[in-house]
Amino acid sequence: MCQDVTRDFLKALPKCEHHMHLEGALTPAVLFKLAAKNNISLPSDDSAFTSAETLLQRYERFSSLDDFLHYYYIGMSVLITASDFEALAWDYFEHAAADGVVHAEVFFDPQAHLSRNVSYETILQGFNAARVRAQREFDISSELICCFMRHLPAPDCEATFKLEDVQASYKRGDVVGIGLDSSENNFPPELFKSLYAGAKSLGLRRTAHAGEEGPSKYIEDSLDLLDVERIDHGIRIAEDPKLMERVAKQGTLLSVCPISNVLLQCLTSVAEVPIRKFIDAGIRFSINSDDPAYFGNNYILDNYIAVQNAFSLSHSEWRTVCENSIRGSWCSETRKEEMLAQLKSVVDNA
Ligand SMILES: Nc1ncnc2[nH]cnc12
Ligand SMILES: [Zn+2]
Repeated sequence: MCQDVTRDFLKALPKCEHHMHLEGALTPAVLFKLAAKNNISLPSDDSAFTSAETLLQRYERFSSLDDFLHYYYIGMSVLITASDFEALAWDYFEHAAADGVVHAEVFFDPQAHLSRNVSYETILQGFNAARVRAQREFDISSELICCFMRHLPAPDCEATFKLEDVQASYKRGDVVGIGLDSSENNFPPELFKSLYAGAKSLGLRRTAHAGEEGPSKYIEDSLDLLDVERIDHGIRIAEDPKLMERVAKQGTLLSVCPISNVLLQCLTSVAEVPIRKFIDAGIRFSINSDDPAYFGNNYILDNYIAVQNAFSLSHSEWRTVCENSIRGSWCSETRKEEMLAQLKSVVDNA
């Protein structure tokens, strides 16, 4: 740890997590337990699935986003009942609480479950039970973001978006907005214009993965064609100084996931995440875990620590990071004021 910014200080910071896929909290141990309980057969032609230990070892050498997604989609096939989804989300919230998360806006991939005949209501029932408990026991507020998988045909994404149960979840306020995830290259934002226009017309919040593996043009097009309010990852914006200027001026928040970027071979080290460039350019960003159970069990605090080790931020820079994370959250202004007061007290006492 560098200078006088300590691990305890980083832990105490009131964190907002904006980029965490609940299905990415599925550890190999739980994956094997649920596969046995739910009678799900795992691939017999891949020795990675011999045991939880071999699977964990395989997770240490992902060669790309698509290599990871192959295992990720097999993994989530063991999730069947509402209690499976609840346990998954609860596991995340326990880690989040230990790491000082006060507000979490978490992704889920309904299409990956609906295609296996798991109902949308089953998914939401489980996730909501965990969210209510996290609010009660940990004082963590949370929002759900419904992600659409860009490797699937856009009309399928739109059909899912229009399902009665899905629309009802927006109306009830159970789901605050939409996102776009999965394989990035060759699935440009323009394919999803009509989906995002539909979301905007319902008053939903909008974000999209862009510039993770894909070009910075996908970031620009997500802003121009999808009218997103946040960009997930966005690291390749560093290749386009003009776009950096624009994003800084607009105040668009990037939800950056440093350890994920290294483990998926987007970058060779956390030091290559353009954190210093973002700070110098006045670009707002939050720091997030993405899929912690797949990425070395590294949750949000591990990502904060990795950034500190690589960039030696000052107390005041951490204050700005957390303030921008709070202001870029999709919660009420009252909740933001509470979190800002918590932040002030942590920084004043450091
Ligand atoms: N890092 C990531 N990029 C795209 N899709 C994802 N789904 C889960 N994690 C993802
Ligand atoms: Zn992601």
